[in-house]
Amino acid sequence: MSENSHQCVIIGIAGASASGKSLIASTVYKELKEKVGDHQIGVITEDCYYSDQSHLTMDERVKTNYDHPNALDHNLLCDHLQRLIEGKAVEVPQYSYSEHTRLKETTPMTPKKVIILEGILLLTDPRLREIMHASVFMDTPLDICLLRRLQRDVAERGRTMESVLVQYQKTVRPMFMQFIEPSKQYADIIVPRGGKNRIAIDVLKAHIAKLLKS
Ligand SMILES: Nc1ncnc2c1ncn2[C@@H]1O[C@H](COP(=O)(O)OP(=O)(O)O)[C@@H](O)[C@H]1O
Ligand SMILES: Nc1ccn([C@@H]2O[C@H](COP(=O)(O)O)[C@@H](O)[C@H]2O)c(=O)n1
Repeated sequence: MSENSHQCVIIGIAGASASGKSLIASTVYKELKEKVGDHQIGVITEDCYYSDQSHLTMDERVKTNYDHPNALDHNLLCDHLQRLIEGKAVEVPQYSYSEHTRLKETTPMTPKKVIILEGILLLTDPRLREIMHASVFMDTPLDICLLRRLQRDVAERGRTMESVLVQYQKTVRPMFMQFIEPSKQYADIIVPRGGKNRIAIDVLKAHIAKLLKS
């Protein structure tokens, strides 16, 4: 890195639930790690910053609208990103989808040259948009997202098929229309088809490499 190069490049990846954000983030992470060094790149998932709900009963937690910006603690996320930019380590919260709240454990994160941020509502927050050096919107068709979410949430997040479908109609789709889809206008790169789009992965890797040098 030259003296003027960015000390910490932050790339945001937004889009609908199950649009492929995690997949593309982990692919770029794995492939860039070899170039910038194992300890110089990290991924932060917005989901880790869902608000703590340990003070609520399980019945109350189930009723939360997890697709509304108010469900997330973006203050803490912004604070953590600012600390990482300043070269300080942070403790990233761990989140349980089955308990609908934070775990007691946290994951330590040291400052990085590259941070890939991924989450549904990232581009709705002007503070996060300001902090990002580039942003991506995963533009996967909603019917494909629903199919993938159904499979993933039943297999990995302790959901029943019925609960996924009820939640989808009640909050996931309406909040996508109200908040997530309109935030697409703020993205620098729109990625069609999902997390395996090879050209999009290569474009992102090349752009990050350029930012690190500029
Ligand atoms: N292009 C793709 N082709 C096939 N499966 C995909 C593709 N993109 C994502 N998936 C799968 O769809 C599911 C949801 O993707 P994920 O990356 O977890 O979405 P998100 O992080 O946006 O919620 C995962 O099981 C993932 O492996
Ligand atoms: N307790 C929770 C918290 C979040 N969700 C859903 O997760 C989705 C966001 O995560 P992705 O990995 O799918 O982007 C979001 O659509 C929430 O509905 C949940 O079901 N329960």
